Amino acid sequence: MCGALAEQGYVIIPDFLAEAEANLLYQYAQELPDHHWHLAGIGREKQHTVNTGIRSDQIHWLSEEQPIEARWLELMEHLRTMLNRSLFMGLFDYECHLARYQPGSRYKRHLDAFKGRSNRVLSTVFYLNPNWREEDGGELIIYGENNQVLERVLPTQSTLVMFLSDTFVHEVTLAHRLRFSMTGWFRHNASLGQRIDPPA
Ligand SMILES: O=C(O)CCC(=O)C(=O)O
Ligand SMILES: [Fe+2]
Repeated sequence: MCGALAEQGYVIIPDFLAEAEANLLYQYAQELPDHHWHLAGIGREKQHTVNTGIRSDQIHWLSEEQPIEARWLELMEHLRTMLNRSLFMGLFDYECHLARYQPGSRYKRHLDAFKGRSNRVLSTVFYLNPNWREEDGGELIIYGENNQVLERVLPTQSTLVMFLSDTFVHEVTLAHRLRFSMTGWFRHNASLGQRIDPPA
């Protein structure tokens, strides 16, 4: 995993969690009541706007207070120290949200961080739906430097994708089936001028 990250800047790990663990998260996401979800926006603070033409998923930020959410955050904390030890990435903390794509939702091409304007370093995406098929859409496409398609990832349960946040343009194609993912970012401890960067 570390080798691929160091060499390519991204890695795709199938079966990151045991089935029972992944199912627990899937069930949790499915049963989370509507009032816990809100329309995702783009940009932060004053730049924060909801633009459903670009992204039409709904999100729920994870917190330490909820045991199932806390478990995931704890696991990512282990991953953070492991990455720091192996790759000297200097990752300081982690923020993560659940994302729910209703049929007909997508997230157009974007970067998760712009060089020098965000402290997001490494993006993580973990998928929850079992038995995802190609005809269900909702693929993650990762683009290379020359806009070539590097990877098309089916959002199949327990697949974890990690990529450098300011390097890889990516998109989520139109989902035809209710699609759940957990998207997070390992961050550097940098407050950028007046702009601090807490979870939205
Ligand atoms: O759900 C995915 O596959 C990726 C989501 C994404 O790119 C994001 O939330 O920034
Ligand atoms: Fe993204």
